Amino acid sequence: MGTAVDAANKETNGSLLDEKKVTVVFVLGGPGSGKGTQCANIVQHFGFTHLSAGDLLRAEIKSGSENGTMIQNMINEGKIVPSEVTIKLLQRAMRESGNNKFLIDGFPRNEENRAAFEAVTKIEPEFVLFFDCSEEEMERRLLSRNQGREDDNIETIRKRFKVFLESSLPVVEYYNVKGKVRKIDAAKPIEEVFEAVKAIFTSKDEKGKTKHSRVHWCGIL
Ligand SMILES: Nc1ncnc2c1ncn2[C@@H]1O[C@H](COP(=O)(O)OP(=O)(O)OP(=O)(O)O)[C@@H](O)[C@H]1O
Ligand SMILES: Nc1ccn([C@H]2C[C@H](O)[C@@H](COP(=O)(O)O)O2)c(=O)n1
Repeated sequence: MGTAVDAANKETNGSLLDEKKVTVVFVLGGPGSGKGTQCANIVQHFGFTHLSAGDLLRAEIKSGSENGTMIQNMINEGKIVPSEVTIKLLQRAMRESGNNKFLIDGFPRNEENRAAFEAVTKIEPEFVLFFDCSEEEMERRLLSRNQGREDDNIETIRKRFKVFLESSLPVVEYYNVKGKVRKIDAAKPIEEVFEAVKAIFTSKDEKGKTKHSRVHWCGIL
């Protein structure tokens, strides 16, 4: 049986967007920390294309794809869909966007996502925007989100929190060791959070590269 990397390479015939310089920012944080809300603001101000892995998976279910039932079951259990599926959707969306600057929201969610994405696309993120928020606040937000998401019920929310702590935070830590994590206090009001986000997107070093520094954990850890 082939790996996620084999399958995605077969689909795209090699690495993604070969000739273009592609900038990727991963947007991570617990369920309900405000990733999608802030990505919409970043798109307006900084010209990125926002790709939410969760939205792409939900669209795949709606499209009647052969993977739809499997994806639906995994989402209802708060589990992470195999990388092969999610990376194909991300690659397709990246190609179709015509852009070369991407906010990839809710991905990589675990070590398998991370390693497979880097192996397939050869893309390293410019940095990782990490929204730090307490579980109590995230739970409050999810329970009042009101977007008709089947997984916004208390039972699934608790499963999503567990997967976030066990599988997604280690990915954040992986990038933290590389000095790539930019942590935001996401418990503040939306406008204040965006002020902090803007400061990160406009902060450059003397070579014009976005500045990175290691962060020290607090909040949920
Ligand atoms: N800073 C904030 N303060 C209060 N409410 C917020 C804040 N940011 C987002 N919200 C609200 O919280 C809910 C969850 O936000 P959002 O959908 O952006 O989170 P998310 O991290 O993308 O969640 P998920 O990972 O589940 O998709 C939404 O109803 C949103 O309006
Ligand atoms: N990389 C990903 C991202 C999302 N999913 C699944 C599992 C999540 O609970 C669900 C909803 O994601 P969200 O919209 O909250 O970011 O989608 C996944 O399997 N892999």
